[in-house]
Amino acid sequence: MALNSKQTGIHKDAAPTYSKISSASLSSLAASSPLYSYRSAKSPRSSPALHTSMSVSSQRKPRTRQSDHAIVVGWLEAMKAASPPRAATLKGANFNASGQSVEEAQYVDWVAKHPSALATFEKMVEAGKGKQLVLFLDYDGTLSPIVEDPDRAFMSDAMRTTVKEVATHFPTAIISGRSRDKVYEFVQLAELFYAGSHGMDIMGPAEGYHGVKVDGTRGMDEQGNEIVFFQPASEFLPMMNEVCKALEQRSKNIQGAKIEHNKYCVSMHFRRVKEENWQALAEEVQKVLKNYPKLFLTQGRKVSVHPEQAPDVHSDDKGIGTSAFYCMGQRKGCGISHEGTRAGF
Ligand SMILES: O=P(O)(O)OC[C@H]1O[C@H](O[C@H]2O[C@H](CO)[C@@H](O)[C@H](O)[C@H]2O)[C@H](O)[C@@H](O)[C@@H]1O
Repeated sequence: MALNSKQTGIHKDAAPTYSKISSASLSSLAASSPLYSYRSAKSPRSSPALHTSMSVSSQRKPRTRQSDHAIVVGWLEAMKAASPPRAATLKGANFNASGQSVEEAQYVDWVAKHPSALATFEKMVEAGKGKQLVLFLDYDGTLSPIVEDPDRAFMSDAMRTTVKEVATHFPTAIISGRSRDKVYEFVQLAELFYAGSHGMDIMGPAEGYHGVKVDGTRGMDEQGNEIVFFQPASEFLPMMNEVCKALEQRSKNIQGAKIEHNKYCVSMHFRRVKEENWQALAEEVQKVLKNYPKLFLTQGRKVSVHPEQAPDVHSDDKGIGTSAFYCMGQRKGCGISHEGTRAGF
């Protein structure tokens, strides 16, 4: 379904098409090592998805009735599956006829379905001809390395310079599960579009950029730049504040548990929690979640869904990058998604 600007919060005036952009600028993006550098950190094989995130949800898909225990076990299994293979797992692995472990085969299959944008660069250039290209970037694990403390996931100056340069050629957006403010604090580039809280908090420069604008409320950011923002889930903020407090209370005795308030979603970080305590923590999260039927829980790389008032973001296993294309009304382009440098044609 193609979405209109009311649904997405973003619209296009007269954005440049590929023909107006030199292919040299695309090549320089490909050659730009900083954008490439954290690719492996987010692949399903090497990226531990050690957080769980709660977002506001639409009620369109009724939850299946499961016992709390079954729900918690399901989360834990999904988190473990998204974590790096451990020696113990590999030791007991089953191998197929080609001598590949099941996990290895799954990885190869995943890579085939999500080709590297750099390895298929010529195809990307070809596919982009005559089209407007919009660049969507994830933050964690793409622009910054994955680190233990989410508050210290800093972007290097080299990366900032590269993104700034790329943004002179294409409208560029950063989409993250984090709060928009936090991503902006890390990135500090006023010319970009930012979609925080998995797209529930979108902001862009008031005058637009490369003909792309955000439809929404005009305002000023903390640096005094004129901006337009679109916050379709703003009425849920009091609920998210309440949930954050409840989670803090429930997890305070579990060493290593960390809550991150991402404005319209909340992340519970498991990374520093001993694995033997994961179940206890997941049970505490489930106790809180039960009181909020409008909230939806995702693990690791899953894209969250939104309240009925919010944009109908396309959510599938291809991740945020794909959703971003839908957000732009299916004007397909070159995407560097949260899975790393992956092509979208
Ligand atoms: O959906 P995303 O934009 O990919 O955001 C997912 C989460 O990213 C951040 O957590 C991840 O990076 C942290 C810093 O490197 C790391 O400590 C954590 O284990 C990772 O899961 C962010 O802190 C979360 O709020 C996001 O939900």
